[in-house]
Amino acid sequence: MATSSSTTISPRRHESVSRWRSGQPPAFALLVYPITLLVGSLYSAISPTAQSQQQSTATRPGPVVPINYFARKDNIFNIYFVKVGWAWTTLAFVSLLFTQQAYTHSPVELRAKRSIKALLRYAVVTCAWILTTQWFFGPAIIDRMFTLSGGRCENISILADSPSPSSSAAAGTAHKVTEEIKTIFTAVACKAAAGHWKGGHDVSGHVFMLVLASAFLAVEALGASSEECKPLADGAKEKQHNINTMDHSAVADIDDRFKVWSLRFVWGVALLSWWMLLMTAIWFHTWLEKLSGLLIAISVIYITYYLPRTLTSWRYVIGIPGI
Ligand SMILES: CCCCCCCC/C=C\CCCCCCCC(=O)SCCNC(=O)CCNC(=O)[C@H](O)C(C)(C)COP(=O)(O)O
Ligand SMILES: Nc1ncnc2c1ncn2[C@@H]1O[C@H](COP(=O)(O)O)[C@@H](OP(=O)(O)O)[C@H]1O
Repeated sequence: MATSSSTTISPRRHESVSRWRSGQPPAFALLVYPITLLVGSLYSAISPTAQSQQQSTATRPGPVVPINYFARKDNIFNIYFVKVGWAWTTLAFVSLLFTQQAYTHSPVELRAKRSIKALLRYAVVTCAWILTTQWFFGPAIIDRMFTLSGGRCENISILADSPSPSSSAAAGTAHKVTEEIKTIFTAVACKAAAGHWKGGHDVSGHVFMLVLASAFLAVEALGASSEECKPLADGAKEKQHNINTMDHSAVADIDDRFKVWSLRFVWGVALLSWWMLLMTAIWFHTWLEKLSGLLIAISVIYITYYLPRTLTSWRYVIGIPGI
């Protein structure tokens, strides 16, 4: 027997639905990331293909030919998408700014306010990306975490190739230089010197960047295309129909096409990021290294998009997408 309680929506569910409508995904939506990492790690633990890949990496010396295309570091998506991932993220974000109603068809003051706040959010996530993976007043945060946890650059070819010192003073200097190089090296510099980045906690830069980029684009796209921005859009369309001139409807048509294609592009970048995250979860790193990459990215997303919902002073500065 159907009861009225089965058809009424609870206040919590109602709040959650209206949050989605206004372009603000609830915090539980972020669960998609730990679930993805969990599924990937489980698959790598139980799949015979992933198992044999790990065994050959551990037992055979030298480079191993990967069994799966996505287990190759030189796979086309890794080289042209992830390795230049922030450029794709920036391009996708800029396309939102130039095409979505929230930024193009609202009253001038509102448009300026929304655009500046969106740029500020971009600045926050970009700074987080730079500090974590590229430069933190020297080596990036993930490189510093690696060396602080006991990691170092081993088997550096430039040191092995250097002539053996003849005097004890030269030996002392060479030893000092070796130690300095071992401690100040970044992962990139270590690999460039054909060394092995070994021994420490190697936070996954891929997990960090892919989670940060996809969550950033998803929340920005939901906000920019939310219901709250739509009444203006519908109003603008109606006005254009009323004017009924060929020129105006042609312009509106082009606008609409850019709007749709920009959203497709943004969701495409976000989805490909999610797919590469799954591939990283299956083929690379230990689960703890993936977890630490995830935690840093989720903290940045929380500070940029969830904290402003409760902290008014922060919301005043950074805003909320689509509002
Ligand atoms: C009113 C406010 C105005 C704000 C204006 C914004 C201010 C932002 C602050 C500074 C600006 C910096 C410039 C931003 C550059 C944007 C363009 C680019 O992104 S070009 C760089 C392309 N490179 C990448 O995308 C590299 C991505 N790859 C990585 O980060 C790493 O390879 C990895 C972390 C994915 C993996 O590491 P690996 O060691 O395994 O390779
Ligand atoms: N999804 C993926 N596809 C291909 N290679 C990946 C990958 N995820 C991680 N890697 C590779 O695994 C290594 C560690 O990545 P990270 O620490 O950024 O997570 C990097 O190797 P290289 O630095 O030799 O290219 C990176 O390219």
